[in-house]
Amino acid sequence: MTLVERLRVRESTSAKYLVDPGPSDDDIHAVLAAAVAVPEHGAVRPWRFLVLREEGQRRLSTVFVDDLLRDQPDADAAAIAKRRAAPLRSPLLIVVAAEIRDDHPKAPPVEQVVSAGLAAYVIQACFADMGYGAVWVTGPPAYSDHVKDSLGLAPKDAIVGFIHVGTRGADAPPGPKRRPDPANHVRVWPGD
Ligand SMILES: Cc1cc2nc3c(=O)[nH]c(=O)nc-3n(C[C@H](O)[C@H](O)[C@H](O)COP(=O)(O)O)c2cc1C
Repeated sequence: MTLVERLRVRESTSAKYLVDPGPSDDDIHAVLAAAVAVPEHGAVRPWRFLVLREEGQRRLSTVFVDDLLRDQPDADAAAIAKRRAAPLRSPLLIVVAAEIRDDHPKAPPVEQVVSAGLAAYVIQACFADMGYGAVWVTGPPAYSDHVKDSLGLAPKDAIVGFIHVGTRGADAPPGPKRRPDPANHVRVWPGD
């Protein structure tokens, strides 16, 4: 499959369909080597990748619940269970963050976040190319200073995504998805 075809048919696999086996250490290394080849401005290299498997996912689960209860002390049992389960839903979880330099003369923070977003997409697309399923999620924990601090990040840093990765389970919906017609998103400027 060419790169264009690979990207055209890439699609997310909901974390509930991601099962063992997850990617090997060699797979992860190869994918992250591609991720650090994304464009970035000013040699800031803002990307931070936190690789979590069982123990890391369990600890993040505890952090997620703490975070919910700080924000909503009256959260009900269902909300707590949902938040607790969130990081545990796949064999591998990669947190993609941008460690922001806010004093760079040429590369403002938004460009650093964009570059980290590119890295998140490369990670997802490369795992797809290896035959794995993956999905990029955020939600309130991505914007929580408590979660950032627990992961060794500062409040000014950005968690751009939690990338769940695993083998697509037998019950995962088969693709391909219908995609928008690119013509609806394009115009030649200035046109006629
Ligand atoms: C920055 C970002 C954050 C996202 N956060 C969530 C999320 O929290 N929950 C979710 O179900 N999908 C989230 N998505 C969407 C999924 O990753 C996915 O793209 C979407 O379900 C469409 O599926 P597709 O990738 O196959 O087109 C997010 C996507 C992006 C780019």
